[in-house]
Formats: sequence, structure tokens, C-alpha cells
Amino acid sequence: MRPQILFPAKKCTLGCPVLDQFLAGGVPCGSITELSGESGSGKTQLALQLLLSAQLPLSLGGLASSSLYLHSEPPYPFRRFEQLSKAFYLSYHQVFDSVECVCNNVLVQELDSADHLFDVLLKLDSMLAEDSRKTMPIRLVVIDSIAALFRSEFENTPFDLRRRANLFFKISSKLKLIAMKYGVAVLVTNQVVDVMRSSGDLNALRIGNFDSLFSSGRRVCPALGISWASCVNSRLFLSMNEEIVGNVTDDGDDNLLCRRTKREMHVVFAPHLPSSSREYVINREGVFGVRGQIETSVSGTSFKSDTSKNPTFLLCDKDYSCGNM
Ligand SMILES: Nc1ncnc2c1ncn2[C@@H]1O[C@H](COP(=O)(O)OP(=O)(O)OP(=O)(O)O)[C@@H](O)[C@H]1O
Repeated sequence: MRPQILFPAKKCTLGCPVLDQFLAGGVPCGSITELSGESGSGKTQLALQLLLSAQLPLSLGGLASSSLYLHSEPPYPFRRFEQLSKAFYLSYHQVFDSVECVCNNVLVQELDSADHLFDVLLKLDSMLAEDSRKTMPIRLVVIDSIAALFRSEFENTPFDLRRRANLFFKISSKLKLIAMKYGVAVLVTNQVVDVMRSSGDLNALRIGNFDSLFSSGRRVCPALGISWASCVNSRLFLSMNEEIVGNVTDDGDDNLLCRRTKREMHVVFAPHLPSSSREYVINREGVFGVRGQIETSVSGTSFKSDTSKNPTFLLCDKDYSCGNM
């Protein structure tokens, strides 16, 4: 039997070289990537940016494709999408005819329930079979957010938890099948829940690279528990933590301390990525990684690499100075 040669999966750029380098090229095709974080951490903003970036030609790190945005929390963030589309078009006006063309390549579908999502995926499967002949087939699917679909529909009883887990597996199997069959990148956003201190809290179980995840000073973990965690191939976590960056005055008054929100993306688990973290900022043009050191941890030992020394990052001429958003 011939040895099977495995090629690295094609990736979709996030529209920022710093974040792309952090994710070894972007969001991989053929698998499910989860982006979890508390409200306001930038999940939707990053998802919208990815929907636009997928349209870029392969030579610019895109998938030369249309993308599908399935959103479960109305209203659709139309104004933000419009703002990002304009900024995207300005950056790539030599590639696209107009900002309308850019917007038209993003298909949007609202979801009512988890069952509705499954129905949409069934239709998507047959649609993609025909789609492959088109010039801009769908190669990116974003679900924003998965937790919202399961939040109200299920009680905390053993029967409902089993029913919920079955639905997770049904949905994730279909998503993986679509991802592998058509080379689609799937990004699913997820919310976080607080981890209670009681010893019986299953949410406190360690999954992936970190003993604990913290955001806004709280210990949190991605929603939907261990059964959903086993349905995704990669998990990224977005944290927001306040840090003191200096004193406005020297009189020691705590209220006069200068603070900022430090946002970081962490690799919780991913078959192709080491445990690492990267700071990012959000502005009206999108989400951008901050140049500087990437902290990578291998078998408990931390290594630091300086991205500012990499010539690739000179392409990134946006202002990455940090500040309060
Ligand atoms: N134009 C902008 N300029 C600066 N910051 C912005 C801009 N648009 C959004 N943000 C920042 O992004 C954050 C909102 O991000 P986003 O809605 O993507 O978060 P989310 O994680 O999806 O939240 P939720 O779970 O509530 O949907 C805001 O807190 C704001 O700080």
C-alpha cells in the first residue's frame, strides 16, 4: 500500500498578518474552529472580518470564495458589517469592483433553533454540490453563536442534557462532513459561563492547554460543556482583562490610575498549533494582532518569539497602539 501523503489544510486569512502568523496561516479548511469569549470580546467582529477575507484570492491568503453567515442572535449587525466592508474594499480596491460586490459575496441566514440549524446544513450540503461549479463557491461557514441556539431550549435534566448532546453530535458531524467534502472552513462562536467554586462543577474540568481561563477577572469556560468541546477540532479563547498602565497623578488615588482593557487570543487546543497567546485590538477597520512577543508554551516551559523582527509584519501598516476600546 502506498504511504498517504498528508498536506497541510488550506487556511483562510483573518485579514491581519499578525493574527495569521499566530494561527499558522489563518482558519483551517476541512475542520471546525471554535471562537469563544465573553460578550464584547470581539467574536462577531472577527467573524465578520473573516467573512470578508474569504473572498480574497488564494495569492492573498483568501479562499476566493463566497461565505455564509448563520446568526442566531438578531439583529444582524448590518452597520458593523457595512463599516468593515468599506474598510475592506479600500484596502483591496484593486481586487474587487465595488463595495457592493464585496457585500454580495456574503450570504446571511438567521437561525431560530438548533433543529433549524440542522435543516440549513442539510440544504447547504446539496447547495454546495451544485455550488462547486460556480466561480465564487461557498468555502467559509460562520455560526454566530452556537450557545444561543441551545440556551433556552433545554432544561438541566439528565434527559434534556442527553438530548442536547445528541443534537451537538448530529450538528457537528454534518458540519465536519461539509467541511471535509467541500474543503470548507467552519468558524463557530461560543459564549462563556462562569466557573463556580464548588468541587462538583463539571465546567471546572481542564480541557486543553490551560488549567483555567480568565476574562474580566472572572474564571470562565466556554459554554455547552464537555460534549460540545469534543465536537470541535480547534478552540480559541478571547479574553479581556483590565490592566493598569500608569498613574495620572502621583497622589496614590486608585481612581486616578490609568487603565486599559488588554484583549488576548489564546489557543486552548488545536491539532496544528502550540499553546500560545497573542494580544489584539479592535478598531473601526477590524481586529488586529499587536506586534510583539508571542508566548508559546511547550510541556509547561514558556518560550517567547518576537514578531516585530519578522519582515512579514512590516506589511501591517495599521496603528496597533493599544488603548481603551
Ligand atoms: N468600530 C469600532 N471601533 C472600536 N471598537 C469596536 C468597534 N466595533 C466594535 N468594537 C469593539 O468590539 C466589541 C464588540 O465586539 P463583538 O460584538 O464582536 O463582541 P462579541 O464577543 O461578539 O459579543 P457578543 O457575545 O455580545 O455578541 C465592543 O466591546 C467594542 O469594544
